[in-house]
Amino acid sequence: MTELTELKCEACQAGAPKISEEELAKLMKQIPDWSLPVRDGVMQLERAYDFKNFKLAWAFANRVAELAESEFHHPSILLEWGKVTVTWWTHAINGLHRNDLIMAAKTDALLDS
Ligand SMILES: C[C@H](O)[C@H](O)[C@H]1CNC2=NC(N)=NC(=O)C2=N1
Repeated sequence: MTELTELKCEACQAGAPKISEEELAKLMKQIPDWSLPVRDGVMQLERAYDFKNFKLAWAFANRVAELAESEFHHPSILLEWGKVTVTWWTHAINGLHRNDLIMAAKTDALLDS
């Protein structure tokens, strides 16, 4: 199975298909620390990262923002003292696209780099 971190986001327009339950279940195995909240009927991918202080959390939030811009696919980023909560979903389809799983895996990979 191709690693999500090796994939690139595809341009995503309204009308693009949401990820299937089957593919979601398969790919979630690569991002086990992420949860799947549903907010206002929109399924999202979410993970909270803990840090020793605000400055380290802030630096990580900046790297997530850089990553998002590089792929032109953008998350919600909540920056708090010692914590960053990242939430991915695809606005254009009000749900999850494979792009969101790719970006979640790439977000995790920032911790190793
Ligand atoms: C205009 C529209 O916002 C852009 O095409 C891109 C930007 N980044 C995006 N990010 C996310 N998460 N979903 C989108 O639908 C999306 N669309």
